[in-house]
Amino acid sequence: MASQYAQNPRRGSQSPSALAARIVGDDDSGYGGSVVGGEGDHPAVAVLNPGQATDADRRLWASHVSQLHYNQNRVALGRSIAHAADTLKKFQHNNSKWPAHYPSVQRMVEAPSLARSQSSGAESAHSPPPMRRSATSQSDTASPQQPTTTSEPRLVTPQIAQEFNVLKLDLKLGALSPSELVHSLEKSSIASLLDGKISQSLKHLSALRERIDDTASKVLVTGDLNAGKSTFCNALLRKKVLPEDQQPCTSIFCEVLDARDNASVEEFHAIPIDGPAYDRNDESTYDVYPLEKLEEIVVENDRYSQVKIYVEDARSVDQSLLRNGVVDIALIDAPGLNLDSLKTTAVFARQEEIDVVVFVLSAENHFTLSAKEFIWNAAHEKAYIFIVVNRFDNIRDKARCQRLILEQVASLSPRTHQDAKELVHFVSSNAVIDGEDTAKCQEFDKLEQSLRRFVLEKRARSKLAPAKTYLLNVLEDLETLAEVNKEATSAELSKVRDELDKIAPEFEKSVKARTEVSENVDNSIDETCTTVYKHARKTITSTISRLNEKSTVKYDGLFSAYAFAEATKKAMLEKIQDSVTASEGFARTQTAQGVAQIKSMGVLHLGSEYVEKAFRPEYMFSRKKHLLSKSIKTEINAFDFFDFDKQEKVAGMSLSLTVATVAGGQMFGISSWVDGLWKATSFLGPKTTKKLILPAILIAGVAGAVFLVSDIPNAVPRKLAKKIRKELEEMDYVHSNSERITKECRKVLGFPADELRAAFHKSIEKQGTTIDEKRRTEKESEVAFKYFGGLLKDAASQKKSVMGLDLEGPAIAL
Ligand SMILES: Nc1nc2c(ncn2[C@@H]2O[C@H](COP(=O)(O)OP(=O)(O)OP(=O)(O)O)[C@@H](O)[C@H]2O)c(=O)[nH]1
Repeated sequence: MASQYAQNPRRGSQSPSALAARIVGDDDSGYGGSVVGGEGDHPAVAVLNPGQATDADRRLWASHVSQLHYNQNRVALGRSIAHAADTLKKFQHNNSKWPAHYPSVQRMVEAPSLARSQSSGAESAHSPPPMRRSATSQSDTASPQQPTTTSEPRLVTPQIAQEFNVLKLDLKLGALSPSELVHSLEKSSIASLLDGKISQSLKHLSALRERIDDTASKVLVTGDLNAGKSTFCNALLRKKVLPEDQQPCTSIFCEVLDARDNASVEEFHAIPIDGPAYDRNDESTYDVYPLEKLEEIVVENDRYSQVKIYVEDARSVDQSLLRNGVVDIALIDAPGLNLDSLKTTAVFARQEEIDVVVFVLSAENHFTLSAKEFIWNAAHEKAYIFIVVNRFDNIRDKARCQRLILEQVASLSPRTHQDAKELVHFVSSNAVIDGEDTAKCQEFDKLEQSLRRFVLEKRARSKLAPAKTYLLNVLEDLETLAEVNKEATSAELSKVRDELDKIAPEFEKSVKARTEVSENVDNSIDETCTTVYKHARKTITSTISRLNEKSTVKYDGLFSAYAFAEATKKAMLEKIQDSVTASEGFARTQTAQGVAQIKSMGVLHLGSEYVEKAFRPEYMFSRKKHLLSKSIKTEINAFDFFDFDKQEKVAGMSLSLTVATVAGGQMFGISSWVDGLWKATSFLGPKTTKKLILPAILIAGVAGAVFLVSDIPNAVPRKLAKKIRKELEEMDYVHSNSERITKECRKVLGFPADELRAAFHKSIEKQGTTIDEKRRTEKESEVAFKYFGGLLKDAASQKKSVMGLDLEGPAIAL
């Protein structure tokens, strides 16, 4: 047997846990084989035959079954923690991309602080408000009840909002209520607050993981001053290690550990106040003393905050608490509770690594005020407390004392009272080491067995329950957030799809309208310009063709003939000028109509998006490029006063006459006289003609001259009109002016047309951008909806499997 135990490097002999591993197949996996069919002559085999099993065997067997169960739960919880952490990380990542909705509804009803408690259970209604830790009990993060506030039209019910445990945002800032604050904050700010909460939760999950993987269990022994805590610890160790005194003596926390954790050397390490964290492998973190010095250091000291005492426990593994073979246990003897130490001890008791709190009270004193306060506060975290009523030997009426103390336990910790047989013990610790009083020793043995069970078999409650509770809280929060966000994304998705259904056809319509309107505008401009051109051409041409009609210029005789010609020319040019101005006026009106038409198209299709710009028709044709007086070069000369329209007929007369006629005709314009003379020559014959010719010529000359002079008022307008017309024709005056007027119209109409096109472009671009954004939101919402749907299922299934973990373990009769 000894050779088998020698296999274990740490213990130096094979431990019962290793033995259990052989029975169950795997020490730590939680997936061991059956206990049935153990190996050969192994001591464990004896356990399989209840008839032959001793009490010690049964206890050992029970411990192993309990350990197996513990390991199964531990592994399952470890997996769940890893899974939850993974889910949280993904949620955090998702939250950074798609800020999660967070319910902003305030609690509407008063929530009982422990309403949803599962493993932590409801403590006494008489208890003062419990001290709270970072959500290791299901309801301990619920914020203090607040007055009823108005609910908001959000997607969650007030009940959901109050259900947040771990991921509850601390929004109690300033005068704003949390709901107002959620509204006043940007969605991204909420998301970043949530991000912080998730990071905290991830840290806590990792601490819980470490804690459940830690095989050590710490038992804190606390109680009233002088209740016999040190004596009780010594009794558990079966040797006097800690100083005992009638006066208060323990001034610092004394942690008793197995000497094998210190290379089997019995000594103690004193950790200086404000020194670095204790590390057994780093001597700079503590001072080493022999055990004999313990009393000196512990009783009165102002240098050390804590001591670690390494002692050998000579008892066998099934008897020793420190060396129990299953789990490393450390006993911590705390200073007696008084007003000064109460808080420190309460804080110490609430530390994560404390798995069990043993409360020692003196049977003579019952529960003092400090004891009650401690149990209300610190013990609330642990739910179960192991109560040792010490110095029971000093009590005469033991039954009465038991009854009274149990009554007090019932009101202080109902759960502990429910299991009082296991958890409340009346003993006399000072009688144990001597071992003289068998009855007292048996009583203490019973206590010790219960304590072993409590620590070893029920440590699932103390070690695993906080992890289970916290996990359930996280998963429940994730479930709530997933549900809220699934609904939110679904609503967002249908909203954005509705919007797209509305916007997309509108967009198509706008694109079509833009082409149509653009064509219409072009056509309208073309039509206006054609009308304007035609009108201008017609007006100016007709004016030019009627230039010599009805001259209003007065002819004042031969001596003012030149002035008459000048005035006539001026009047003619003015007439033409007026026709041009009239054409421009017409063009102005047409343009104004065209502009109005374009604007009405803008308003019709774009509504308020189309901004009308003022059109001022009076500014059209302001540059007088068309001033005729400057461009017409026509000068008045002598020929403008005489009209020789009939000169070809004068050419048929005698050469001289012809010459004279031509010269005179050219000079004086006497064609009608020459005409008459020609006819007379043919009638009279050549002789008579010869006699008559000279006087006739003279008469004709005089008559012609008279005629020419009298014809000046008619000849001047005719000749000038002809000359001006010719020059205007050469200048292509009609066309170029009509063109100029039309161009101006086109240019002016071009402005509103361009504006309309630009407005259309802007509007379509805006619609396009909106559609792109909506499509993006649609895609993101689809992804988010799918994600939150998955998260909801995942969180629910994780929650179900964590809830299914039975930490109590199988009931094993010992
Ligand atoms: N009669 C009797 N006396 C006890 C018992 N247990 C402890 N004592 C005595 O009570 C006194 C105080 O015991 P300690 O163990 O020092 O008490 P403590 O609670 O550790 O004291 P502090 O740590 O200083 O608060 C000592 O004189 C012990 O001998 C007991 O069961 N019966």
